[in-house]
Amino acid sequence: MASVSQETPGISSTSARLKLYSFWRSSCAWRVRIALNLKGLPYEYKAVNLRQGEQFSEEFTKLNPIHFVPTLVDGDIIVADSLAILLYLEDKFPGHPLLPDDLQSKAISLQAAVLIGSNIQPLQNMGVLNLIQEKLGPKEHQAWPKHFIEKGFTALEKLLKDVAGKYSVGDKLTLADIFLVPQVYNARSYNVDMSKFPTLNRIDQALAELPEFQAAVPERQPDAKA
Ligand SMILES: N[C@@H](CCC(=O)N[C@@H](CS)C(=O)NCC(=O)O)C(=O)O
Repeated sequence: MASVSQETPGISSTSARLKLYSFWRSSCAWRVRIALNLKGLPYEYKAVNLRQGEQFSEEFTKLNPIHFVPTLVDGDIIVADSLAILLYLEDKFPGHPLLPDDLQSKAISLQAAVLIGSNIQPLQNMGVLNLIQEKLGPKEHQAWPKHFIEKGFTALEKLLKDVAGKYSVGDKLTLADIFLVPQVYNARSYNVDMSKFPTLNRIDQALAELPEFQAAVPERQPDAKA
């Protein structure tokens, strides 16, 4: 597993104590990269090449026995799963909050994040798609994720259309935005027609303007195209 220090604009990475186990193309690790950038936290990027099976190595299995990225190491504390990591970062580094104070907005932000994290992404995870390809063939490998992304986005569009402002929930960035951007990228890669989801499409475009989101995109990671 290769290791590289990630600069956050204006902050030196030489003092980084956070280590993020990531893969450039992982939408779940991408969520954490955005949050680290928004909170201005430098971190060491530990590349885990999922295509070469490095998630099954002995070293990584000790950190996360279910063999998924992302995993965050903060000194003696190991946190696996993107939502758990984001909530950990929120508690430990409350500056630049990722959840609104208002209870209703907070509930909607969490609902949107969980809709993507539990009801879309797991159904199009690499391990699931590899198994589908093996059992059902390459056609289903494309059709399956598209079906579940469209189903999830139909619900998400309804959830956000009346509460969105500049971003998913009002005008402040929340967990909903952090989960949305990587999932829209995946949707495009499966040829989902985003014009069917105008609110999601518009928010995604607004978020693409932000440097903290730009720095987190797969193509800009040290292990890109690995
Ligand atoms: N619920 C977990 C899911 C993690 C997950 O599915 N990670 C994917 C990449 S996005 C992975 O490591 N896949 C490797 C595999 O399927 O072997 C999270 O949000 O962190």
